[in-house]
Amino acid sequence: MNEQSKEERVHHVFETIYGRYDSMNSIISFQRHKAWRRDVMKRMNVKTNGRALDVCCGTGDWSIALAEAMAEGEVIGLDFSENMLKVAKEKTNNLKLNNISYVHGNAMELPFADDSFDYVTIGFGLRNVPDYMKVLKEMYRVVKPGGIVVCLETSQPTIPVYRQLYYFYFRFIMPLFGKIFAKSYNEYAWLHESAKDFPDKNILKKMFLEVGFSKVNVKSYTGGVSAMHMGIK
Ligand SMILES: C[S@@+](CC[C@H](N)C(=O)[O-])C[C@H]1O[C@@H](n2cnc3c(N)ncnc32)[C@H](O)[C@@H]1O
Repeated sequence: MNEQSKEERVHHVFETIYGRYDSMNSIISFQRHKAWRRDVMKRMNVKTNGRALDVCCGTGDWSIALAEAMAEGEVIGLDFSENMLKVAKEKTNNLKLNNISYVHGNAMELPFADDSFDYVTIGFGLRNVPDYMKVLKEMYRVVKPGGIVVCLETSQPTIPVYRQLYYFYFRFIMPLFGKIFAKSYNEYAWLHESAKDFPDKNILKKMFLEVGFSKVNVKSYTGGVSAMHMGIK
């Protein structure tokens, strides 16, 4: 798939599934995604007056967690799906959080100056972009020297039988859940396609180092179903 068709397909997927995205996330990850994010937040140990950018923010869960932890700071969530952003804005308004704003934009060309943020995060977004390195370089560009970039993403389990079960689940069961609960078989089949081709944690770590991050820290969750990479500029 070339860059343009991947981008168009991904855009169509999220413009379609936005209404059931949050509930489906809990169903397909058996609620684990909340614990993964909580652990990452603990490791980030953000300062309350920091400035953060959440790339591919989707329906805003990570942006909201950052804004709650940085009460005197500022958070910007960026996404290219208007519908996902609409859900994020509704949730933010309901929580009466006034330190978040949302930007409609592309992760491949972040509309921010160099060295602008203390923290730049991307949650389950990197595998969806056409060029992983380009987005990591953009994240590196906009984070301040000494700032932190964090990626939480699906990964490749290493234990053989568990790995086969995981692939079976992703390939056959998850799209079925998508069909039953969200009336979207093809859109949930995309999750399998994007996850199976995504680099494993060691390759992603090398990519972080190649971009220029130092002290790259990797943490696997739930037997390697997902992984966090954290690097410092
Ligand atoms: C799986 S969702 C993750 C949402 C959120 N970060 C979370 O953890 O729940 C992926 C998001 O990435 C967005 N996305 C994919 N490619 C993008 C791109 N090139 N630029 C901006 N957003 C993009 C999609 O619109 C979608 O909202």
